[in-house]
Amino acid sequence: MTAIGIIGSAGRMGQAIAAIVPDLGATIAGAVDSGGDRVQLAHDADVLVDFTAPSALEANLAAARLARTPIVVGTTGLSATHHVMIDAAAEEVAVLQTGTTSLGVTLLARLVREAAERLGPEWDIEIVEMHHRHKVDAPSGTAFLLGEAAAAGRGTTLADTAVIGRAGLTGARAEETIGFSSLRGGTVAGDHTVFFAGPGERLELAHRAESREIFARGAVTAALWLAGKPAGRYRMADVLDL
Ligand SMILES: NC(=O)C1=CN([C@@H]2O[C@H](COP(=O)(O)OP(=O)(O)OC[C@H]3O[C@@H](n4cnc5c(N)ncnc54)[C@H](OP(=O)(O)O)[C@@H]3O)[C@@H](O)[C@H]2O)C=CC1
Ligand SMILES: O=C(O)C1=N[C@H](C(=O)O)C[C@H](O)C1
Repeated sequence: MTAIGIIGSAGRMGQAIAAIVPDLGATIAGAVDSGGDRVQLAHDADVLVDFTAPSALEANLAAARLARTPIVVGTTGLSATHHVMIDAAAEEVAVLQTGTTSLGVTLLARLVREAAERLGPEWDIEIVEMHHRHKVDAPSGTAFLLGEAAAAGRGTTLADTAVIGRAGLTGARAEETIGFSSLRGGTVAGDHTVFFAGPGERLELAHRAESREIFARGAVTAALWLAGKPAGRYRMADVLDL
């Protein structure tokens, strides 16, 4: 049986993952939060899952590298520097980084890429997301993932096109930009809509997570898939063969 080490165990996702592990035929090797011994955990586990905070990433990757234990990084709010750290770790150990572990969102990203590819630049792309009042990062990791899919469909990158929030005298919308808006409130598990606003018509591709359980189930599915994989950087689309 695959033994999963949970980093961020007392958090909302850590608790949801711990609850679902037995249902998916795995066991829990151990669990840590801030101050816990993640190197020992990495030695004890077949695979690690990290749902913590960006500031924890460096130490989490270091533990995975030391023990040569694959790691699923679900933490969001990552910067370009964090992605460089992930690339470096992936040269020595299997790392799956994803802004979402949802099957539905992973498929949505494909649809968004195709829509962006087929619709011309006169179709403006705007991404709106809503999450619970406790979420600390914005836009969500999923919004960025969907934005990257849209940008790839257009043959560009988010670095060149993203506009995050608007206020005041913004001027008219710049062509080929991809806009992001974030709403926070209540207990919303995760809603995302990608708008394609064209001349005289509008296409909306949306996903609604009804509970955190879907992310936990996806995280454990990803961990079971990643355990035993060779060094490299993987995505949720690899797990789901999408
Ligand atoms: N990819 C996906 O599908 C999903 C990703 N997420 C992301 O997962 C992350 C966690 O979300 P959520 O569970 O709601 O957040 P919570 O704030 O509920 O939990 C975060 C947990 O991480 C722990 N933690 C913080 N810093 C460290 C550290 N340096 N080392 C070890 N543990 C640490 C906290 O423990 P302590 O209190 O001791 O600091 C806490 O237990 C967020 O980035 C969120 O966006 C969430 C849902 C789905
Ligand atoms: O913090 C959350 O809760 C979630 N975070 C992820 C994100 O930033 O996209 C995934 C999911 O939407 C829930």
